[in-house]
Amino acid sequence: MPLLSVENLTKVFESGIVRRRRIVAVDNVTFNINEGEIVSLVGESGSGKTTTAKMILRILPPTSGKIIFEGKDIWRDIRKFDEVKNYWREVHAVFQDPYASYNPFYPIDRVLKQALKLLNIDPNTSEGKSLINEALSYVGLQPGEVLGKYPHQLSGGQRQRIMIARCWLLKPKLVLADEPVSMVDASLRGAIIDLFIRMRDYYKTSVMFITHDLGLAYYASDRILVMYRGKIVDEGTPDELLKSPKHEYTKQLLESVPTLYRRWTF
Ligand SMILES: Nc1ncnc2c1ncn2[C@@H]1O[C@H](COP(=O)(O)OP(=O)(O)OP(=O)(O)O)[C@@H](O)[C@H]1O
Repeated sequence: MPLLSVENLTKVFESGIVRRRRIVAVDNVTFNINEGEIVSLVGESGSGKTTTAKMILRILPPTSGKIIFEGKDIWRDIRKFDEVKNYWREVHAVFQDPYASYNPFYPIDRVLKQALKLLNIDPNTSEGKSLINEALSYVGLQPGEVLGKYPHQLSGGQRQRIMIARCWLLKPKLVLADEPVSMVDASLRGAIIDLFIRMRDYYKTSVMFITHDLGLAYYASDRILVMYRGKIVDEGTPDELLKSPKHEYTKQLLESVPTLYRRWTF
């Protein structure tokens, strides 16, 4: 059984009172993610990637279709606050702009302490403190260099690493990473993507990268889904897509292939 099954998922946005406007943001999308698999959802801006991710995260209800996680229909079977909270421990998001994920009025320690509280571990005990230190060392940060600092006192790369440290503490079964390195310096991108790959290797975490960057998808994924105007138009391993793209849009994306290796080899 796959970890996540998305079945005929559709999201229609309607706006306007006199003249109704319908936008079919996600159009009958079906795919699976297996345990320990890294899947990238690749597409241009407006193709429906983030809308798909929000429905999987259970923050935006679908118009129709189903999302099954570990056998449960997340919009039908997960309803109580505690069940939703549990779901967010299992399915965790890392967003594009880590700055937006922090409260600017609190030191960054807070996001790590909150993760421990979700696990019912007191962050002020020696167990809590050593877990925070372990998480920071996992992402290559020295506790002394970041703890007690406010978000604006850290670099974009450090903020993103702390979000991954939070993920490491929670050890979710699925991480949804929406443009996780688009705000990070090119020299750090590979290192940050490798942290997700290591989580997959050590803990069998499944990862879904949501990106417009085929280079990232090619470098990091077991499987790539190509999304175009709300539909999945192509699917395969990176090499399958490279060798035999089916859809015209995938072919266009692949025209950037000469740069793939250069950008993601380091
Ligand atoms: N809340 C909303 N109300 C109305 N339309 C929306 C809403 N959210 C998204 N859309 C529309 O749905 C379509 C898909 O948007 P979505 O954000 O999912 O695309 P995306 O592929 O993630 O793009 P990007 O890479 O720019 O984030 C777009 O046409 C967008 O304008």
